[in-house]
Amino acid sequence: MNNYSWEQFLENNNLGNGGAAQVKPQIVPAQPKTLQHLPKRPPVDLAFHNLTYRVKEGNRSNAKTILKGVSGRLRSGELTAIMGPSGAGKSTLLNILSGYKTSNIEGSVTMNGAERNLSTFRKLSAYIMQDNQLHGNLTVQEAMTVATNLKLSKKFTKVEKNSMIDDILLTLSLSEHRNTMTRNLSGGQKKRLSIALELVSNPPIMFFDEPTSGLDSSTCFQCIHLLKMLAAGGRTVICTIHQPSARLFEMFDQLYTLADGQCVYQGSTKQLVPFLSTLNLECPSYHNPASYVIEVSCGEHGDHTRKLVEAIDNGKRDIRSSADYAGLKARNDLVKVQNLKAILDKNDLSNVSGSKYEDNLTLNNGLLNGMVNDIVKDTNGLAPQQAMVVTTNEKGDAMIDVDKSDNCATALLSEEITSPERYPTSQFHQFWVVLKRTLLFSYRDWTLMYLRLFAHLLVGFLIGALYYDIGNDGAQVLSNLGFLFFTCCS
Ligand SMILES: Nc1ncnc2c1ncn2[C@@H]1O[C@H](COP(=O)(O)OP(=O)(O)OP(=O)(O)O)[C@@H](O)[C@H]1O
Repeated sequence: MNNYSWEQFLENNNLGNGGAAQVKPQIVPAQPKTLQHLPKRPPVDLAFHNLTYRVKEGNRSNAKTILKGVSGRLRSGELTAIMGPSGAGKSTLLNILSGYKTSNIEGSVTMNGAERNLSTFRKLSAYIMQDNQLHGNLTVQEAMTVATNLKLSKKFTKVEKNSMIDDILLTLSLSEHRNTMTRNLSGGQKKRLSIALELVSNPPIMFFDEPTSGLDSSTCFQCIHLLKMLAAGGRTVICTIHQPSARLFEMFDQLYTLADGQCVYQGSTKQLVPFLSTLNLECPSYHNPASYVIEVSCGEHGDHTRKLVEAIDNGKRDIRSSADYAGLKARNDLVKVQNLKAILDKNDLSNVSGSKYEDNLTLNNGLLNGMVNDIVKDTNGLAPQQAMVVTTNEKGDAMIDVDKSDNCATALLSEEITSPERYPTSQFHQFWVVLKRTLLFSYRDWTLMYLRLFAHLLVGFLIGALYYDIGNDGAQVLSNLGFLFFTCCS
């Protein structure tokens, strides 16, 4: 080993007195977490019009209406929360929108302005359930490999698939847990892995049924932050949620609130409080707006459901900015002044009470009609700024282009999405992937392995003992048959 003095070291590395000026510290910026390697997908706007869902209860003639003619619009690039009291119909709406429920439904669901094709829609969407459906005996890396092998077509090479896995795990902060068994992950990590498994096919529409249930407040925040990030990437992210904290609530872009199967608010989360205020529903300044709107929907502040449903036209209206309810506010102010004047003039008091709500509403609606976004009209065709043409490049990836012409509602989707094939891989390939996975489960689950081995040996021994030494006796044909039968069965 060389005798190497400290002075020599400084000199060699230009760190001595003379070299100090030459030292250039290099600051390497942290790489932003991105999902660059995923297959390209077109953004999808979803709209539903006059959705009614009925179920038959007990007696066949008795039908229960769960959703009562609701409309709404879910845009790409936005994180939308579906909220409402328990039993309001949130899960039902989510199941219908995600294509899980398809019968007993009236009304329509459109995708980028065109009638929804369920088979195409299923390829473009992902539904992440409340309870994480993970295989506990696989590591994170193995679960992701199985997902890429099942969900991606054969045109993706192994290297490309691995890049995708690395990309997703890095983005979802799961890289350091890639060798951990999924059963050992924490609640938040399991939720992130469920999302990671779905992200493999990069679905532009993602549904989440109560993604924050069972998570502590900090993990809830991380989870919603992740959903927000996915939405910021151009995806349409929709989730049902039970009374989020004020901090979580303001992370959502859009809110869709249901009460008794009807829409009581649709619009920006920021506009909720001022909108309610125009209807004389004042959210106390110290109160969480999310809790307040649930309380109002539950009827804790009086019965305002009808007023809200009519003001928002059961979801046909969308409160995006203060301009969308300016007319309502002006009208309410005017009515307040009129009421005050009527009292001062000591006019007939019945007029005052009569004009309180029902009369106002007709006038308000008249003003609102001209001022708020009419989503039903909008979704009949694509608005020019939202119109997209999706073409495929030579690799078959979808390329998105913005078309300013009016007539482009029939956007082209990538070959993979529009192909009549239900799955991107062949049935034989799927069988092979699932078989390998099952063998890995059996290998890892020793209790099951030992039990099976023991059971096979025991049954073999019993059958062997029962039919011992009968093979050469011609009079024992039936016993031979019985032996063959039991051997085949076991
Ligand atoms: N198949 C069905 N038969 C009878 N009633 C049903 C059926 N499906 C849903 N419901 C009823 O419809 C209503 C809405 O159910 P849904 O699960 O959509 O409510 P939710 O808003 O998601 O409630 P929670 O927040 O408690 O999960 C409930 O009253 C439920 O009992």
